[in-house]
Amino acid sequence: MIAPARAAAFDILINVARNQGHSDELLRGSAVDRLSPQDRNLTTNLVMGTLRWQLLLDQRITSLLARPETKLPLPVQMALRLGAFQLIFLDRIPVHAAIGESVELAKQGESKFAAGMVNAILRKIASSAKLTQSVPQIDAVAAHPEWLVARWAENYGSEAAKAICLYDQQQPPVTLRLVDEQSEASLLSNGIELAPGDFLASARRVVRGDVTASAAFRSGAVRIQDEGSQLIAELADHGQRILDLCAAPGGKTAILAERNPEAVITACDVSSRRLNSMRELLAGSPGAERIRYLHADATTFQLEPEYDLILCDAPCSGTGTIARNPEIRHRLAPADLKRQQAKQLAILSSAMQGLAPGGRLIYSTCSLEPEENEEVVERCVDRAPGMALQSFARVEGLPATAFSGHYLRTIPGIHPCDGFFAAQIISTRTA
Ligand SMILES: C[S@@+](CC[C@H](N)C(=O)[O-])C[C@H]1O[C@@H](n2cnc3c(N)ncnc32)[C@H](O)[C@@H]1O
Repeated sequence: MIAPARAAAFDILINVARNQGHSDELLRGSAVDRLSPQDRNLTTNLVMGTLRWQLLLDQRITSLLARPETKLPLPVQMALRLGAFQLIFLDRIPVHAAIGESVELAKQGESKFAAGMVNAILRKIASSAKLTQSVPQIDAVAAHPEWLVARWAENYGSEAAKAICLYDQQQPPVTLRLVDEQSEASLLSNGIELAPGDFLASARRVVRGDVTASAAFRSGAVRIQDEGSQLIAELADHGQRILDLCAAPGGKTAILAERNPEAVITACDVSSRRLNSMRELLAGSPGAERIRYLHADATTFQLEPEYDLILCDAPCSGTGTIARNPEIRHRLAPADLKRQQAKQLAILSSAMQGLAPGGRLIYSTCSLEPEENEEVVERCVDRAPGMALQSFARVEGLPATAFSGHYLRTIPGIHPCDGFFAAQIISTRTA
């Protein structure tokens, strides 16, 4: 017998390893939704924890293999990781459950021969010390690929690189966007405890309680959205004809619609699936009737210069969101950054064509990598006459360290949110 939470976690981890989905989306899928609240929590902890500590788990497992060079079948490898994670990091899991169920999981597929080996390795791990008490910084660093840590140290300094790694290894805060004033009272009456956001008036941190089960969340009166993501949409500020060029899943579009009650907003995305779920998600939110949806590829888009505000929240490596998407570190390779850059250059160049004289464009990513951020912006602005970079006004409550030169940059662990980058480009053309 395999407990529902372990079976669900195992399936999600296998799918993530096969590149068949992202952990956060799979954890919101119907298989997990059917579980009890306790099982949902355990599934989330197992999936996120195993992905966060995968590199160290693999080191420990490999050191115990009779032939460390042998490539194990994926179900066996995953059963070992899942078992080792529970034995090393979780306090309340009985050892016999962690080992016994991992052995059963390893028997799935064509890997029946491996049960004895999984049993033996997990028993050895169980007999050695746990790591739970305090995870030393060195382990948080070692839980990331060396090449990523090295580039963060080079770009931001070694203390910042350690702070990013530590942040990535913990469950990040659940932050809400309050859509109206009643929603806070409604959450409180549902027993949900909130604290103010770190720097935005409409942001709240969840201290206790399951927001996703509340009426306010189900009706769309509150959204879960990192404070850094909310910040980018607030920095975008005001416009009349607004283009949100890479809009799905729509968190920033929703804030633009709330804050610009007169504006018409065009929300564009290359993914019709993501655009459709965005339309459903935002259906009841303020200003939804002023959002037009456009399915288009922004790399080849021919735009007329008609928008006074453009948000270009480009697809990126996502290295600022590894705390929420722990598998990014396993999927990303150094060469991906140049590939992302090529796409970002094409998208930003198209976006700039859509800017009306005197208009403003915000380019943003959730990447910490200069190739995807300032390099893209500077190359595009340099080759576009009539475009200039402009610094942001300071945001009260946000440390001055988040602003450098023309740019805004939040760094996880240094600032209390995901890592975001933003630049503001203005059109100096006259009509
Ligand atoms: C970082 S996400 C946007 C997040 C969104 N702005 C929000 O706040 O919810 C990037 C989006 O860009 C879309 N995208 C990727 N390539 C694109 C392209 N060539 N044209 C338009 N959209 C694209 C992806 O489908 C994805 O939805």
